[in-house]
Amino acid sequence: MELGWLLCGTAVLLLLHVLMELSPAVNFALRIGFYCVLCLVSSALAAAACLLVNGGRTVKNMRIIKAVVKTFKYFFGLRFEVKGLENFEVEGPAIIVSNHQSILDMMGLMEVLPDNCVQVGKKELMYTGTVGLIIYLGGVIFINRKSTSSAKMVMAEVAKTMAAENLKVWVYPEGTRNCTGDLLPFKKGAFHLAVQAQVPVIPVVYSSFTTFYNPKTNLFTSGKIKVEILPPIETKGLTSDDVTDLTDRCFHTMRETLFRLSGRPSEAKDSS
Ligand SMILES: CCCCCC/C=C\CCCCCCCCCC(=O)SCCNC(=O)CCNC(=O)[C@H](O)C(C)(C)COP(=O)(O)OP(=O)(O)OC[C@H]1O[C@@H](n2cnc3c(N)ncnc32)[C@H](O)[C@@H]1OP(=O)(O)O
Ligand SMILES: CCCCCCCC/C=C\CCCCCCCC(=O)OC[C@@H](O)COP(=O)(O)O
Repeated sequence: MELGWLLCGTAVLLLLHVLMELSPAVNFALRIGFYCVLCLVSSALAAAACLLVNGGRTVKNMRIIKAVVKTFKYFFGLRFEVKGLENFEVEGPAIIVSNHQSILDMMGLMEVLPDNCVQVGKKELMYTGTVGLIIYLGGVIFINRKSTSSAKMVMAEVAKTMAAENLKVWVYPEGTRNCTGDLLPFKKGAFHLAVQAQVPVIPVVYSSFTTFYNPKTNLFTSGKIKVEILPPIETKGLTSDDVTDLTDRCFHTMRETLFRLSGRPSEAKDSS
């Protein structure tokens, strides 16, 4: 009986292995599927820990989430090479902006996340089962991207509470995932927020995933991700008139860094 189960299990594993070798599509789907299951299961366990330790929705839960998510890279053979962590050591609150390539970014985010830092996320994430629950418990700020006025109102409220709660806020200024190896034009919400709260902007850049991850070609292998935390950009004394300029400066610095980290230095020059 037991031998039967063992043989069955081995046969299933062998079949999966053969399918993965034969078909990149199956390989890709299985790896992404595994990532999603890992997120859902770990979120359920982490949510229980968060509720027991901290009792409800608080940024303190980010420490628990970070500890769990930092182990995920070993399942996928991903390595992070991080530079500039000292740039997070600013006094008081700050806005952190970074490029957003994939749902896999949560691993890179947690690899470097400073204390007392929450992210801005689309409200649809609340409805992703246990993942939605853990994101809620971590204190993520939800915005409705379909309504500019309500998103702006939420951001204005955040500008007020950041100082009181000594919060850092992590925003993906591209506003959506983009895995092309380049940046999308930046939305201005993060920069309005920084100017309204008069806090520095700290850019964080992750090298392009395209050498090991590409959903269009079903590529998902192991790989190395370079991360660079750039020096803070001060906003003291800036007004809403300076937001476009601040956004542009940040965009160009991050684009140059992205190309350098991804081994495409020459293309930084044709940035417009
Ligand atoms: C334990 C295991 C767990 C495992 C899994 C979980 C792992 C980790 C869990 C924790 C981590 C969770 C992290 C979740 C991350 C989620 C990431 C996302 O969801 S990204 C998508 C959402 N984020 C964003 O969209 C942010 C960037 N967007 C913006 O900043 C936008 O500007 C906006 C959303 C505020 C508004 O967008 P939109 O409606 O498109 O309007 P715009 O064109 O950008 O702006 C119109 C004009 O308004 C001006 N503006 C914008 N903001 C403001 C403001 N705050 N104040 C004043 N004015 C503002 C803007 O300048 C435009 O005017 P213009 O004249 O054209 O300049
Ligand atoms: C009961 C409902 C069950 C739903 C199951 C959903 C399964 C989801 C499980 C795991 C996914 C892990 C995702 C981790 C969080 C990822 C955050 C993220 O990267 O969001 C994307 C968002 O920034 C931009 O969205 P778009 O690119 O504009 O789109």
